[in-house]
Amino acid sequence: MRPAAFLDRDGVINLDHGYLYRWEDFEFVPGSVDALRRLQAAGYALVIVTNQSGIARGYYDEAALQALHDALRHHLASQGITLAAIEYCPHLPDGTVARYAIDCDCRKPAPGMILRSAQALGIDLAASLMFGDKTSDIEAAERAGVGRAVLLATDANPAAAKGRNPEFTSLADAVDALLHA
Ligand SMILES: O=P(O)(O)OC[C@@H](O)[C@H]1O[C@@H](OP(=O)(O)O)[C@@H](O)[C@@H](O)[C@@H]1O
Ligand SMILES: [Mg+2]
Ligand SMILES: [Zn+2]
Repeated sequence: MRPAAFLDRDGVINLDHGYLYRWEDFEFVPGSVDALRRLQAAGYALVIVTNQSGIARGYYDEAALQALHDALRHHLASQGITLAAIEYCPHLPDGTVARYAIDCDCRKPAPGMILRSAQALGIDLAASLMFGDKTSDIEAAERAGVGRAVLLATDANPAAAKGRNPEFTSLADAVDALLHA
């Protein structure tokens, strides 16, 4: 069993422009690539877990999302960084695309994406980390039994804290603190 760093995508790895689905619009949060590299070097499997309700809302389809994630994998691989998995939830209970308009077990704060990737990859959840910019990210991690969940207060989501105290303003700062603790 190995530990994972579970990573929310929008607002943590890339700037959250709102239902982003095109690689040309993808902007890394400053310092996020190096933070991924440091997590990998510390022995964490890198697992992205991302809500993608834009699919249930009809803004883009799964093929477009897969293409974006292929480009992301390729870019990170060129930097020596391997993503162990990218899990996404396309669902939204009141979505307009019928086959995705369901109450699923994977839309954060549900823990489904974390649990299924942990099962597939043999992850030690108690030794794992989660980094998210919304309280729903943190709740999903807690419900899955992730050992340490870190809320980031990003410019895009200052309200995301919603009663929780964000600990850091970026993945880079959080990784600095956790890996050097
Ligand atoms: O942060 P992750 O989970 O990687 O992805 C979030 C995105 O899917 C979108 O999630 C939406 O929330 P709703 O899904 O509409 O509640 C909004 O917050 C958008 O701004 C955001 O781009
Ligand atoms: Mg997010
Ligand atoms: Zn889902």
